[in-house]
Amino acid sequence: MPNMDKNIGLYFGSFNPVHVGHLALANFIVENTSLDEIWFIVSPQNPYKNATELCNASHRVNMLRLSISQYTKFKVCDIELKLATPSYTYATMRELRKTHPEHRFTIIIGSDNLPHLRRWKNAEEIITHHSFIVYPRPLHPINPQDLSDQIQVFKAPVFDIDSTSIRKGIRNGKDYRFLVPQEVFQYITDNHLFL
Ligand SMILES: Nc1ncnc2c1ncn2[C@@H]1O[C@H](COP(=O)(O)OP(=O)(O)OP(=O)(O)O)[C@@H](O)[C@H]1O
Ligand SMILES: O=C(O)c1ccc[n+]([C@@H]2O[C@H](COP(=O)([O-])O)[C@@H](O)[C@H]2O)c1
Repeated sequence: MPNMDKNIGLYFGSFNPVHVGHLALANFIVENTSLDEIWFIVSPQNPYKNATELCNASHRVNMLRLSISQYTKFKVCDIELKLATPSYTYATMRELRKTHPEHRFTIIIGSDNLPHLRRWKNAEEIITHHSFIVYPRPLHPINPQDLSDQIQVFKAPVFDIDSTSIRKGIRNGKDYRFLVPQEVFQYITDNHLFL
């Protein structure tokens, strides 16, 4: 059967590890917009993040797969694991347009990323081909001058959780079980991650 064309939202991140903030936000967006699916794209190495605390990308993909297995509107995409690092979004989008010409891709970013968007490598190329959905992040008000027809705000709830605090909690022996899906908590424990 040929692939159906769909509206796909792309949610990029390190997901080191994925947490309920990422999942609840994406759930709200896919249920309340015209997107058919959201694909979580694991960046093995964000161009601007320190690599030292990153667990192996295959662990991060596994944790995402465990988190979303019951929900057909979410998919995990490991395309950046096969591309050059650091992971520049323009390169990923070129590859996705080539491998999935049938789909329309919209990029989902937090308001923390919005002021930097035009400094992403080859930003104009990305903005020419794709729309953006911007959702609010705490302490990052949206400047209307950063918006356009292609870059629109979607008012989603704010979940003030981040992977850095979860990793720190693990190192300090805290029990953080409700900040990640149960399967992820088990996976982190079984694989002794982030200690
Ligand atoms: N609680 C949250 N709600 C919504 N978006 C989030 C949340 N936490 C992170 N994000 C966004 O999700 C994307 C992927 O996040 P990433 O895995 O890099 O998350 P992080 O939790 O901020 O990680 P870290 O603390 O390791 O920097 C980023 O664009 C980030 O801004
Ligand atoms: O391509 C770029 O130049 C670029 C620069 C910074 C961030 N990004 C993308 O934005 C995603 C979220 O960034 P961050 O820093 O909030 O984790 C990251 O995973 C990359 O896919 C992309």
